[in-house]
Amino acid sequence: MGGVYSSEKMAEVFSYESSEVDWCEDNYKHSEHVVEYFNTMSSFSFFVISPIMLYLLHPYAKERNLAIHLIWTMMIFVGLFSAYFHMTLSFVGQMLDELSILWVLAAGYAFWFPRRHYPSFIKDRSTFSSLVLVVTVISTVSSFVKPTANAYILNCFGLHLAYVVVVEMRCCTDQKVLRLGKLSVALWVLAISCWVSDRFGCSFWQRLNFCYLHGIWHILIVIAVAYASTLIAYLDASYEIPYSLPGLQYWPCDKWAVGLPHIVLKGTTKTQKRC
Ligand SMILES: CCCCCCCC/C=C\CCCCCCCC(=O)N[C@@H](CO)[C@H](O)/C=C/CCCCCCCCCCCCC
Ligand SMILES: [Ca+2]
Ligand SMILES: [Zn+2]
Repeated sequence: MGGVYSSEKMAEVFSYESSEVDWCEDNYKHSEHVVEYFNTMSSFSFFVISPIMLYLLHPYAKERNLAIHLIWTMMIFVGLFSAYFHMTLSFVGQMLDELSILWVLAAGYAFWFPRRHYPSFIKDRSTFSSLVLVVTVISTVSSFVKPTANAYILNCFGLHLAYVVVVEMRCCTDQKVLRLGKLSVALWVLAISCWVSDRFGCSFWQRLNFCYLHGIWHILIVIAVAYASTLIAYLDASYEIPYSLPGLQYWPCDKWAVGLPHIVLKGTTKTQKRC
């Protein structure tokens, strides 16, 4: 009896619309198998941006630590779980979406969080990374206590990252770096406005017959992460591997007004550091 009950419960968490969260986009408008069509499709932007960022970050990762590739590899999974969530609006989809974001953030903090912002009792990156791991495991378990709160807590990390970028930019004089900092924050502000507006202003957007703000958030946030993560990686390279003489460029063409930022290493390998 108990076995039947628990397997029914198990199946329930996978079922369509078992999540308590429902975004503004009309359900089943374009397909009977996809609950939120535009939100699902826009999640595919992660599949476009992530491989390009893996390619663009490769020279820096090769010099610094190949494990850095974990971040954009995990972003592919964030896109996959986000598409699954919006396709089904299932509880499992929601948890996979949110927990994958939590673990990418954890990897980002572990690899890149600037040493000078560490709490005073932490002396090195490996202690900091262990602390991040412990906090992430505890947060993963506690995320099941009140799942509707998870997204707000994750957005607090976005706010913290924006704060770190602003603090770092205060004493920066390089115009290219400053521009990247401003663009990262502007894109994040635009993205978060779409997320909040979709969450709390749905009746207004329904009257305008424009319920696509959450999908637009997907596209803007992946670009914001590409910009902000390159900036943070650039600052990391400047402090941790200064002999590589890091610089910033845009792909596909540095002269274009739009493009994806990446790091170029004008110096050469680690061996030169020893000379
Ligand atoms: C020193 C640390 C460096 C960290 C580098 C950045 C690592 C990338 C971190 C997060 C990836 C965010 C991916 C967003 C996925 C969106 C999926 C989604 O829409 N999920 C929603 C449900 O469908 C869910 O409600 C969203 C929850 C909120 C997620 C908040 C994520 C914080 C993003 C931080 C971005 C930083 C921007 C830079 C600021 C200048
Ligand atoms: Ca909906
Ligand atoms: Zn989403």
